[in-house]
Amino acid sequence: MGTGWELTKALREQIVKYAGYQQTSISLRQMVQFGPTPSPGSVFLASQFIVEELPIRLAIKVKNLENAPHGLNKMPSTMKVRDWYAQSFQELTELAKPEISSELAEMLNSHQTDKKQHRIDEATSMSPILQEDMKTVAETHNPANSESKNVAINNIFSDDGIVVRTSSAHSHMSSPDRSTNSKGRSESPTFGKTYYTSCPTNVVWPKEVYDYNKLVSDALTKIKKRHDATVATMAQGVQEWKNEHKTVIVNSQIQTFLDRFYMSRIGIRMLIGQHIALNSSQTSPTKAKINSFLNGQNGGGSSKRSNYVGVICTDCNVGEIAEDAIETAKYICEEYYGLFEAPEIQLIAPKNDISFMYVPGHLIHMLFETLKNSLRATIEFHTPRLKEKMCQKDPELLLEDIDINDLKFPPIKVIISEGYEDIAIKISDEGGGIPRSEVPLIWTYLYTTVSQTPTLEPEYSQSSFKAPMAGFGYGLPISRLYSQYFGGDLKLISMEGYGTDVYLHLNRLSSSSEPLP
Ligand SMILES: Nc1ncnc2c1ncn2[C@@H]1O[C@H](COP(=O)(O)OP(=O)(O)OP(=O)(O)O)[C@@H](O)[C@H]1O
Repeated sequence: MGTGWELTKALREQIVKYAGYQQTSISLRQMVQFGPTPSPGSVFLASQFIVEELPIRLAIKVKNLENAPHGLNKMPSTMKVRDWYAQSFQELTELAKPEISSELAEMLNSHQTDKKQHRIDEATSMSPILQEDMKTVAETHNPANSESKNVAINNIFSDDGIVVRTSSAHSHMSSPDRSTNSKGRSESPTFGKTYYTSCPTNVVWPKEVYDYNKLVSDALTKIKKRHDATVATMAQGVQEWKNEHKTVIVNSQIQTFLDRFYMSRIGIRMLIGQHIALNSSQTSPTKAKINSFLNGQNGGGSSKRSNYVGVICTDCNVGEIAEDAIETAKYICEEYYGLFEAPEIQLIAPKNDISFMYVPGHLIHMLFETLKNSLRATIEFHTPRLKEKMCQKDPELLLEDIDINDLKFPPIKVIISEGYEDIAIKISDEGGGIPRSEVPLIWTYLYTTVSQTPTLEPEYSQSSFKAPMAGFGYGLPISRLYSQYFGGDLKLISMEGYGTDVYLHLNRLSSSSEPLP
């Protein structure tokens, strides 16, 4: 790696040990309980949780990369990515533990006992939709209901029916054997621990709380940056494998491996991103003093509420996000094809704004990727046809003299619908569709109809993996994983010779836990 860092035997042994622990999945709803200005006490407890949970996930990734199928594990880029994970594992496990004074222990304990009332207060201050969602989740996931076993409520409700506990569904809710799960993993350091604990914001927490929160946040920021280039570098690894095996299509085992790899990466990034964002929005000592003053003055008056909790928007406006994605995709398209104006994209949505709890970054990514595909298909399918038509009308006209800006492309439609369970978005184009035999291939990594895959810079390190227009064949498979991460899905239906419809389903109940491999 050129940094002198080495995966030592001792570190490897520790990684093997952690890779044997169960992971703990966390739902969107749990992540959002911190509120827009989280209590440093809550962040402190979550920091401890993260410092124990992340090494398990990182260790599993190292192990999985070491066992990547069909020699993918031997590719230089795969090994590079594995080393990044091992290094991050090391940094987190070596992070200084907080020394908790008796004063802090007492503070945290006292809030643990107040927990129930706090949660009731929080639940009652939620929007009606959120309360309704919570009720539905409670009903759907009543442990008395055997159907609930595999559904995502693990960690959502305690036996008092209020949001509390963080522990693995697959383990203690549904399995009589608490020590190992179906994957043969044993109880983790986070087993049965709480990711979210309600602590007050209107008190001044001891300095050690802020110090530890900063320590963890700084460590996570460094780790997040290290892994910015993971998707691209892993893609490079697959490319190396394809070159070595002289094949253009990845086989199903590699495909499954990559799906799991990227899905767990989304989970890790989500936890890290959320925690860093929570840290930066936690109440500062000054804010806490002001709040406590205001609360004393006006009997607990409300502070300014934002609709963000970390990276999650509790009130994510689908129409606005779609507009942003449309604008960005059109801009990229105009640059790429030298167009004054990209083909029209019509947004068809109900009059009233549709808002729900989601991660705007994920939504914009999925829409941007699918819109880019539709724009490309529309232009490439219609350009020769439209030019020919013009030449037929005017025999004097030469094909090569026709400017692309003189062509009138059929519009792309983005239709948003709102149901009780789902918010669905259909992206419809008339870009000629995809032959039926090729449809399964579009979900495979590095499948693209772009003749020249863009080359990656050796030190490529962008926070998101976005090709200028197309060419890596990652757009659809990764977008589908993003949709599935919170219980949604992405489907594509093609009419060869006419066009393609992409259906993006987003689960609005937000109750599903992360799908952990
Ligand atoms: N709306 C569409 N119409 C026609 N073909 C499509 C459409 N969407 C996707 N495809 C086909 O599926 C292939 C894979 O799409 P995907 O988004 O995964 O990768 P890409 O666009 O080639 O590259 P990138 O990863 O850079 O986005 C495309 O190359 C294209 O051939």
